[in-house]
Amino acid sequence: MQSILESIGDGVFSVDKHFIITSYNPALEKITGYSLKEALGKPCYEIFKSSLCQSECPVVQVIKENKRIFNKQAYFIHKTGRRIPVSITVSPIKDPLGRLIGAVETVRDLSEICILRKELNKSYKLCDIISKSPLIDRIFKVLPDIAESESTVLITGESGTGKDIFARAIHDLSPRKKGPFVTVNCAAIPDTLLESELFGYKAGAFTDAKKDKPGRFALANGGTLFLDEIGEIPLPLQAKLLRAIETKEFEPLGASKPEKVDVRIIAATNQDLEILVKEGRFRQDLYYRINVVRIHLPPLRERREDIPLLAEHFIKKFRASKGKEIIGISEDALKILMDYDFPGNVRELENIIEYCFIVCKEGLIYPEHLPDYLKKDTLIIPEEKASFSIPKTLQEIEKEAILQALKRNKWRKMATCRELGISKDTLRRKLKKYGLQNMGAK
Ligand SMILES: Nc1ncnc2c1ncn2[C@@H]1O[C@H](COP(=O)(O)OP(=O)(O)OP(=O)(O)O)[C@@H](O)[C@H]1O
Repeated sequence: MQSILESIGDGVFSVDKHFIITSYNPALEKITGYSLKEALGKPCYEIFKSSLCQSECPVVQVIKENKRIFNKQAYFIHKTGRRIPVSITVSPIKDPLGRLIGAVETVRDLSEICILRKELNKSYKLCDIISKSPLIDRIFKVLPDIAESESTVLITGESGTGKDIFARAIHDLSPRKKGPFVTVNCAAIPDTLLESELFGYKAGAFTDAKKDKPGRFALANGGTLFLDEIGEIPLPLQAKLLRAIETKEFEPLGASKPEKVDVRIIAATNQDLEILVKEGRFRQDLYYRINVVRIHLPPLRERREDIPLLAEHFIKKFRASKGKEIIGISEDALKILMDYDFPGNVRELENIIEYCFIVCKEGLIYPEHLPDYLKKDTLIIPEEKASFSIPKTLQEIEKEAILQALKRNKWRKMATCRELGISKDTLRRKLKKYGLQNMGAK
């Protein structure tokens, strides 16, 4: 018996009816820091200083009730003052006549399990951003310092990678957090309206201008102005934007003098601005002015470790908003997501989970609840198959042509427009018409 007690990894000790330690194995020396010599003959509460000693001592319960206690979680205080999480099991000891003479307790050190559990449950969260990718962690580490500074920030990354929530996080972590956070999606506003949207206008500036209308620059005063899809700003307006950023002054349409403004600029783009500069479609001076601090968000396919985490996050989000008891995703369904390339990035994953909430009733999300295009690539219809398929309406053909062009151009709207030979406004209208706004592109 002695050899067994000396060789096992769990701690084992026994006490008599007065809680005096009568045996104590070597594993316990490691767990508590007290040697056999120090422990023997002492009351157990002096050596273990367990979280249970004062209120619900399991040895007292065992002696009183004469039955075993299994795997009770507690912590001991190590000789050095460290808290050691443990799981304990206590059994009564009886003499040959069946009379209770004490108790034996086995102790399992849970320190390593607790560290692993903490690691697994680590929230990987900054503001509303969820990620466990080392690539994003590098950004998390510098984001508070970037936020603290007043520098202009340029966030780059494919559509749906999270540029918007990173911009918001920078604002929320900055000294301007109590001020407004104003977004302008430069691609969503027709070119002709963008100037008045940014800088506002004065009554009488044009026929319909009945009264003054403040622009987004003025609305963002004291806060942050987020210029999303900045690559879409037409060239003539780029010069005015540059002047507003540099001088912190702007002129509303029809105004006779400039207005002062205190805004911090964050810009974002899913285009390669350097190429646009080379092609003469983006002013070099404006590019240098906004490219002071650069944050590049990698596409989801380059941080696949985020897929399960984000899927769970969106399941929680939709469970709360849609009130459906969907508790998670099955391994098979997750495997399909892990194998998919997500051209629409995190937004596409969010849309997929939202779709699953329509199809799945409750419990786990299984492969049959996922959209079909994930299981077989139905998005692109091979030409030979398409030519034998049932005749389609013109509208269906147009929708397919747009989808294919978007996919070929990695959901970049400008490139798609160029390939299809249509304007930005036309593409926007058609995406809306066919309900495709959320398919990878806004
Ligand atoms: N790391 C993340 N954690 C939690 N939610 C995320 C994360 N990244 C993106 N999202 C969510 O995904 C969706 C798309 O993100 P967002 O709008 O920020 O992308 P974007 O890069 O700005 O897209 P676009 O270029 O099309 O404007 C949003 O609902 C956002 O909240």
